[in-house]
Amino acid sequence: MIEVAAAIIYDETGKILIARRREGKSQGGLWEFPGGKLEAGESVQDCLIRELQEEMGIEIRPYAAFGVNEHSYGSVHLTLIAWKAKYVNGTITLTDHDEYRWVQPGELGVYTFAAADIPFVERLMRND
Ligand SMILES: Nc1nc2c([nH]c(=O)n2[C@H]2C[C@H](O)[C@@H](COP(=O)(O)OP(=O)(O)OP(=O)(O)O)O2)c(=O)[nH]1
Repeated sequence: MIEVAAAIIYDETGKILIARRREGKSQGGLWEFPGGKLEAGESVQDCLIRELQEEMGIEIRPYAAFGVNEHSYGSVHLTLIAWKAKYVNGTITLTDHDEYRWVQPGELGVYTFAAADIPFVERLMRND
């Protein structure tokens, strides 16, 4: 079982940052909320701050838990833990992703997300 943290990052206009996983990675070609695997002893907030700095070169501030979703990709069991966060500063530089977009919550349905994210996408689109 792996624990993965995902950040739903808002800019000052209410748009959310989504990113597409590079081909060759697990779930390659699919969109996600950026984040990554929790390290031993690390809080979800600290993991997200670290991952966004490493993966995209930006500073974020996680501010509220959003939800937890369990999903299995074949034999890989994943617990995806989502937090809402605010974009603070930095220019996005991609390493693990090949594209990113800032989108209105209502536009999320246009993108094909990793299966584990779909309950989060549906909630965000309904604005729950
Ligand atoms: N960060 C993130 N990962 C997600 C999301 N949805 C989802 O299924 N995942 C999966 C994809 C990966 O299997 C795992 C996250 O691993 P990771 O982003 O740290 O990837 P990694 O480079 O360490 O691992 P890998 O691709 O080499 O297997 O969780 C999501 O919204 N955000």
